[in-house]
Amino acid sequence: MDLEFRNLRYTVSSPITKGKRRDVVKGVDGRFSSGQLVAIMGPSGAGKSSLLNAISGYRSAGVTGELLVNGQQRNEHLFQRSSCYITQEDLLQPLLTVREAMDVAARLKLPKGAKVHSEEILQELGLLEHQHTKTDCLSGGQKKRLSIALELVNNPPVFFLDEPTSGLDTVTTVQCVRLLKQLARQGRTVVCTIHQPPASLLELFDQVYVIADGRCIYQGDTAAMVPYLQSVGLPCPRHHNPADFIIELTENPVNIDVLSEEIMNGKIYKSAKVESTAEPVQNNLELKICYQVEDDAPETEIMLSNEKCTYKVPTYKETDSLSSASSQISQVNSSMAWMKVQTSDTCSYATTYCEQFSILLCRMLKQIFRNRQGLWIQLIHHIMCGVLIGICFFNMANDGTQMFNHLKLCVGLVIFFAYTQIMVPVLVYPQEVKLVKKEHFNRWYSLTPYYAALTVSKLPVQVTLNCLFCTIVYFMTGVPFSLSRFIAFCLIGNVVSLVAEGMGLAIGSVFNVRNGCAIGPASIAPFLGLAIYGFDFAHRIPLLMNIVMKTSFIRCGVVAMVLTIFGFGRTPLECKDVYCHFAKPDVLLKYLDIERTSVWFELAIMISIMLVFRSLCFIGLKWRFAT
Ligand SMILES: Nc1ncnc2c1ncn2[C@@H]1O[C@H](COP(=O)(O)OP(=O)(O)OP(=O)(O)O)[C@@H](O)[C@H]1O
Repeated sequence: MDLEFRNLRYTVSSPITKGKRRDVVKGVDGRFSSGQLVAIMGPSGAGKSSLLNAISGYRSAGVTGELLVNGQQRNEHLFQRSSCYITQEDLLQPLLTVREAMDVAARLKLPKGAKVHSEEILQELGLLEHQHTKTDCLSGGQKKRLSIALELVNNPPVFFLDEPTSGLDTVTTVQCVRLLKQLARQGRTVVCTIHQPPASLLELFDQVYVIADGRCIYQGDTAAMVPYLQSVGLPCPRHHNPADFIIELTENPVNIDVLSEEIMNGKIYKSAKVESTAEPVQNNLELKICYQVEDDAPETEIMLSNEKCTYKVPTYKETDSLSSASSQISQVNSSMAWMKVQTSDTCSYATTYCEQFSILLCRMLKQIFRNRQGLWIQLIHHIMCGVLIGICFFNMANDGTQMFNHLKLCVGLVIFFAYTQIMVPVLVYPQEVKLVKKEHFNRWYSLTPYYAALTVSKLPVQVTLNCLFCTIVYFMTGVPFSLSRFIAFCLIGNVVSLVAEGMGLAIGSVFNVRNGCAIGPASIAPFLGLAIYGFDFAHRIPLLMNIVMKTSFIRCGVVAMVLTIFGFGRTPLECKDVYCHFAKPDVLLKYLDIERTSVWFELAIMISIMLVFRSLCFIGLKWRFAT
């Protein structure tokens, strides 16, 4: 697939600049051909990742310009099925082995009955011997290769990689780039951003696209870069790495202007053979380069058609670049013949929504149950808190003199469920969103089955732990046993925890909260405030305020708790004093002004609030993925 972009612009506006818009990529042109390994280079902050995101479609908000595939306007959905994007961060599903991750990818990305080549891919990428290793135990290079392997499962013809070599040592970097070259040689278009590669690495790329200050300052064959710089009067010194040199040139804004004008912001392609231009350009050097490769000569002399250069650049034989430096990555002529590049002519997913749901649910459950440490911590947390609350209010539930302690217990229980469940998604979910965005963008699955699986997968552990906590508290505090009361007690605990979790997910899906510790309690605080104010029933409150207070799920939870403990035909409490005003449960309910509501009504309000939060989370994810 040949990719082309014209007048591509990426504009951002940030709240810091008070909504002022800024062009990060400034109307650049360019084209990347199939079978080529392309490097997008440039100084830090030049706009490399922004350009890659815009070309790949990974970012669409603020992007304008024409994007073409094989000379035709591209259909974004179809293009996404034919391309894949590998992020700079190694986003892999934790707690799965390499083989399991491959199997999940194959089940999601290939239609039923299609031949799966997981083993061959792992073999080719040198991961077969690590197939039973968990993904979080892999080295940086292995993680990068696994990220590529997962996308190779359905063999897309276009690969986008954001800084695939970042964090890798020299040897692993070379291995990684050789692998990419191997993929390109099979007919794929492989485009990656790279940060100032050494000369030996630069030579492995077929094409280079250099960007500085959002503008294209060079586009063309790698071998044509040095002559191009020479042609504009900026000769690369002898023995100087051309990649370093061109980036050093960008320190001077005048050089950026000169180079960008010369290359017409990407309209011109500098070829090592014959130069071609999208639009005819006058006064442009016609570059023709011929190599004189000598076995023993470390350098190549470059000849221009209209002048002879005197400087030399190091030579790397084409065959060398694909050969054996790595024992882990096999030869280009090896068994990868089966890996025919596939194009997709359908926008739909490879599997049905039902299949996606069941595959994702299995994956999530497996990850939850493998997280032994997390499960133990949660179990101990629930038992410890249950026992501590039980000790504080031990056998108090039937004491008619302890009205305020009864209310404290109810508020305490609801706060426990709320805080326990809101913190985890606020802190952890933003990281998962990045991974899901990558998988969703690469058309592994749709958002709906993912979200359904996410909701269902958490239930077994959450419900079990909540019920365990409720049982401990219920029996230690001495609430008189009745099956319906006990069921309602557990139900309220679970619903409050689901509302809080929904709230945490909604926050985590929209914001990449760095200081999540603060935002969790902060988000609960208004609800708590409303709950406390809502209990000042001594005087009647206006209708509007009453409605606002009803939106406090903590208040609903506390009311439902009180109604459960003191309702369900509760007999009068014991009175050890001369007179106990609140010994009769009805008096307490009347005093709190909650005798006209019911547990089921409060539960219904909480379920509605939960649905609102969960819908917000879904909309938040959709919005994040669409931009
Ligand atoms: N969403 C955004 N909001 C505000 N500024 C942005 C946004 N995205 C990118 N930028 C800015 O655009 C510029 C280019 O960013 P980009 O990440 O593309 O650079 P880069 O060339 O990939 O840098 P590096 O090599 O350091 O990763 C930077 O100045 C960055 O701050």
